[in-house]
Parts: sequence; structure tokens; C-alpha cells
Amino acid sequence: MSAALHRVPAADILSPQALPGFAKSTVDGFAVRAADTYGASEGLPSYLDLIGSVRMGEAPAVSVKPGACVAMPTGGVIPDGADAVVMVEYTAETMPGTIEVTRPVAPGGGIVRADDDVAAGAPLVTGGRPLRAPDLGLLAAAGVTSICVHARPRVAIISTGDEVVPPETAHLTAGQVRDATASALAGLVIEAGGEPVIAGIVSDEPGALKEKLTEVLPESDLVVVSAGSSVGARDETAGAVAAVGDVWCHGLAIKPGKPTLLAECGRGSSDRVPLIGLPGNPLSALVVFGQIGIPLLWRISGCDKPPARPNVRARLSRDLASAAGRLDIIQVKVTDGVAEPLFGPSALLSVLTRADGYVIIPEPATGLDAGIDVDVTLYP
Ligand SMILES: Nc1nc2c(c(=O)[nH]1)N[C@H]1C(S)=C(S)[C@@H](COP(=O)(O)OP(=O)(O)OC[C@H]3O[C@@H](n4cnc5c(N)ncnc54)[C@H](O)[C@@H]3O)O[C@H]1N2
Ligand code: MOO
Repeated sequence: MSAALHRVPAADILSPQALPGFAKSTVDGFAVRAADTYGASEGLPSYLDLIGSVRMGEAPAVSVKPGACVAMPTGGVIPDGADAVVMVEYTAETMPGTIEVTRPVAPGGGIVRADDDVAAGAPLVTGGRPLRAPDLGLLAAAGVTSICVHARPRVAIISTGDEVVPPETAHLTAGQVRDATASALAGLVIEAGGEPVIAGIVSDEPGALKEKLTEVLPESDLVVVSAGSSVGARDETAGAVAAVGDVWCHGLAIKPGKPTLLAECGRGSSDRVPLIGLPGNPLSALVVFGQIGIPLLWRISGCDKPPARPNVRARLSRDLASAAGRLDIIQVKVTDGVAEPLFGPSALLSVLTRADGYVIIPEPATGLDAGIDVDVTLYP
């Protein structure tokens, strides 16, 4: 079942039985009738007859009658007749076979009922939410050892640019760069429950990207193309995408990420594949994928309740400027409750590796003032 971790169940999984399935003790002590302990104190204890003991993993052989008690281990089955368990710390065996109780216990005290964890037929886990470790435990407790989950979306990652070479390239010639974006995007895809398919590097040659898109589309649930979406002479992405699908928008009011392109490509009229054209700068590509690609990926995964991103409140260390009408995503380092913006052009990927998280300046704002408290969304 550990293979189901982070997978998204296709539907609610209902419990075939109540859990824990029997009324059990939550303490080491003595099963009693609560009424027999009312008014008990150190000065005026209740005295009960010890009539037996319960063994772990076995049904009790005795039942509890008025004035009697049964020794209980934590997790043992509550015998008939008992409605509470008094903790051993509040008892003493003053003489063999007689238990002195020095504190009262209310009905239900020291007991979990047979269906307190989950009632029979109630959901163990809900569809649409990725499974966490405790979910696997609850399924196991109910004897559910195989479940239907949504398929992991396959995400084709295409890098473009004549200067981009595989990371394995030992020596670079002038102007060449190793493909940083594809590996990092693959990591984000895995974090969001997808299956990355690194589809390689496509040259700026006219027609090359269209050919690659035609090749990967039938096998993909989402296609990501990095670079070639700005305004330069070699920026071919929009044209290639338009040849295999419909471009929804080219250019977003976000920083970084202005040249982002969003499209829907055809595998058939009823089977359309979303495509994201990311900016070439690896930092921008990753930031945009985090904002747009990951929520989209969760949705394609059948997940309508994505896990919440952890965030902290922190005091902004300096003024941040922004243009009204544009959403800014600012990388920050957080130290002792202070968020320090990390500046630097989008061409520098290390800004992202040094950041603890990011702060959003919303579209209408023209900046944020130093000293205010901001929400920092933290990276895993
Ligand atoms: N005149 C203008 N120039 C630029 C604008 C603009 O609005 N007007 N926007 C800038 C912004 S913002 C960005 S972002 C870039 C994005 O341009 P492209 O999407 O066309 O990307 P490229 O030019 O091909 O690459 C940019 C940069 O990133 C390097 N790169 C590309 N792919 C990878 C990879 N897989 N791994 C590592 N590095 C990669 C590439 O070598 C370039 O250095 O345009 C600005 N220009
Ligand atoms: O908008 Mo670009 O994506 O800043 O580097």
C-alpha cells in the first residue's frame, strides 16, 4: 500500500467495518462500573473485588458486576458490564483480591468505543485528496489493501534553443548552456504527483518544435515547452503551437513570466491536451510552472483538494515596488521572522535555490512597505 502514498483516490473509500471494531481500554488499570467509583477519594476510597483480568488480543472471560473490577491492559477488550476504566495510578491492591480506588471515573472514561475511529460504511479516505501517511494506516487498519487511484498525469517536458545542450555535456563551447530547466521541472512535476517525461531539446530550426509536439501529444496529459516564447527572431513557440492547437493567450501580467503562453492542443475534439509555453530563463520557467502548471497538474490528477502549501507570516525587511496591474512573485529568505527579498535578474537560477519561499504582490498593489507582515509561501 505504500505505493498509494500521494496518489489521488478515484472515489471515497468506505470502511467495511467499524474501527477499532471493539470497545477498548485506553489506559492500564481496572474495568469498573463508573457508579461504583463516585465520591471516591484518597480519604474515602471505594473498595472493589478483583474478579479477573483481560489478556491482550483475547475476548474477556468475565463480566463486571456491581462492586467488582477486572484488571485491564491498554488496548484490551472491555468486558461486559464495565462502562469505564480507572487508571492504575489511582488504585492500590490493599489486600489480595481487593482494589482500592481513590479517584472517581465517569462513564466512558478510559474507553474508546467500537466505532469511535470510523463507523462501518463511513469514509476512510475521501476521493480527490492525495493520500498521506496516516491514510495508509487507516486503510490498513480496515483491511483495505488495494484501492483505485487516478493515473499519474504524464507531463512532456520539451526544452528549446540552439544553445541548450544536455546536462551530461562535459565541455561547453562559447554561448552554450546545459539544460537546467528540464531537470528542475521534472522535480516539480514529481512533487505534484505527475510523471515527467523529458522529451529532449529541440533546435530553433523552423518546423522542429511542431514535429516534436506532434510526436509527444498522443502520449501526454500536459505538455510544457520552455523558451522561445518572447519576441526575438528565433522565438518559434507560438507559431509551432498554433499549428497543432489553439493558443489561449501569449503574455501574462506577471513578473517573472511575462512571455508565458497557454494553449490547448488536439488529440481529437474530445481529447484536448493543455500546453504551457514557459519563459526561457530557468528561474522564470520554474516560478510560472509553480503558479500555473502545478494547480493544473493537480486538477488533471483528479485532485480537487490539493495539499495546502505551508506558509509563515514574516516582517518585510525593505520596500518592494511593483507596477499596478501586474502580479509580482518575489523570492525571499526568512530569518527570525524577517523576510529578506532576494533580488537579481531572472537569468540567475541561484536566486531560487537560495530562497525559502516567495511573497506575492497582488495585481492592484503598487508595492509593499518595509515593516509590514507578509505571507511567505514556503518551498518544500
Ligand atoms: N526585447 C525583449 N526581450 C526580452 C523580453 C521582452 O519582453 N522584450 N522578455 C525577457 C524575458 S522576461 C524573458 S523571461 C526572456 C524569455 O525569452 P524566451 O522565452 O524566448 O527564452 P530564450 O530567449 O530562448 O531564453 C532566455 C534565456 O534562458 C536560457 N535558457 C533557455 N532554455 C534554457 C534551459 N533549458 N536551461 C538553461 N537555460 C535556458 C537561454 O539560454 C537564455 O539565456 O526574454 C527576455 N527578453
Ligand atoms: O518575465 Mo522573464 O520570465 O522575467 O525572466
